[in-house]
Amino acid sequence: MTDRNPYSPDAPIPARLRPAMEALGRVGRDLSRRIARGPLGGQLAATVGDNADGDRQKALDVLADEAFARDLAGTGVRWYASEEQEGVVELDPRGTLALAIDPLDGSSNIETNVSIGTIFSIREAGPEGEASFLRPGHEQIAAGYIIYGPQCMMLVTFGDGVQDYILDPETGRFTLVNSQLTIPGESAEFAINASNYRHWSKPVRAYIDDCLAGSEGPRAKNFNMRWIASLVAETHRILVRGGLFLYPRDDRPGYDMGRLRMVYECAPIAMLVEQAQGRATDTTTRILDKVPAELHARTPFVFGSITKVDRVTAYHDLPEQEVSALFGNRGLFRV
Ligand SMILES: O=P(O)(O)OC[C@H]1O[C@](O)(COP(=O)(O)O)[C@@H](O)[C@@H]1O
Ligand SMILES: [Mg+2]
Ligand SMILES: [Mg+2]
Repeated sequence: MTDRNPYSPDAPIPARLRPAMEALGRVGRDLSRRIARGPLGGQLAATVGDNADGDRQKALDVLADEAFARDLAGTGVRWYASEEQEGVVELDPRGTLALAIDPLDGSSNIETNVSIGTIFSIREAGPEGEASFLRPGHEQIAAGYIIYGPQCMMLVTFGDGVQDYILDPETGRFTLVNSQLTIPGESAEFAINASNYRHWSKPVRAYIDDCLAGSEGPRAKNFNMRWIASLVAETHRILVRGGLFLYPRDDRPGYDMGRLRMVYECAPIAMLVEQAQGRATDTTTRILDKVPAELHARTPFVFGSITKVDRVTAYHDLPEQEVSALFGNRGLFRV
């Protein structure tokens, strides 16, 4: 149970990334046990402060960040960028990798026993810390997440498909269950926080209106809506079952670029989604081609099956008067 190597022997992990991947797996395994004990292991959901971005920090956010930073030292990682730290930390001047992490994603769900996760992204380290991360996402050499749910799993890509592991509680090892996971093309599910409807742009409202109109609307089909408020859990459902995720920009103060962060949330999820034969955009532009302006930069985020993501883009590509006309002419997008 306390193996240094937290993977099954057949895990196809590139040798150069092995030490860092083993550290991620070990910390993920420890966190999954801690999370499973809930309040028996301490007040994990207690608010302990604010992070660089003004978000509330929970005890588990901080504990996870400290554990990853500690275990990743000496594994080839030079630069460590975390949601929970304002600037980039140099772990090892001889390291050749730059690792970005959302140590605990979905922290609003900690006390509710809903799936939460860790998201990570690995790049080549440049000579400067921050500049190593202000690069397009297509330069990532690995990306993945750990989901702490009914099963603890790790999904990871090294640029050659998506590998899917389950942590076997009997052996304490992430065991490979699928080495080429792909997103199913067909699904009637979409995920968006609909409480922000009145703040969205017209194209997003038109798209969702058409889904909500169901079999009587232009899509002539009924949909189901999902919102877990845990990006890792939404991603996992979509990778396994298909569908669409949207966190668009909106008119609330501070949401002009949406909510999710490019470097350690959207770029790694976008790489996984593309490697699983899906698509990820900021509603119009491919996420992996965008260069973040700063470490904690936000971006609107849409991902899922290719046809669904393209349909969202099509609503955004319409001239303003045609989007307005959509509200009176629902037949335009009939398929
Ligand atoms: O509460 P909202 O606005 O629906 O936002 C939910 C989103 O916020 C997040 O929880 C942000 O992640 P953190 O918990 O790492 O801050 C995402 O996982 C999720 O998609
Ligand atoms: Mg997050
Ligand atoms: Mg987080």
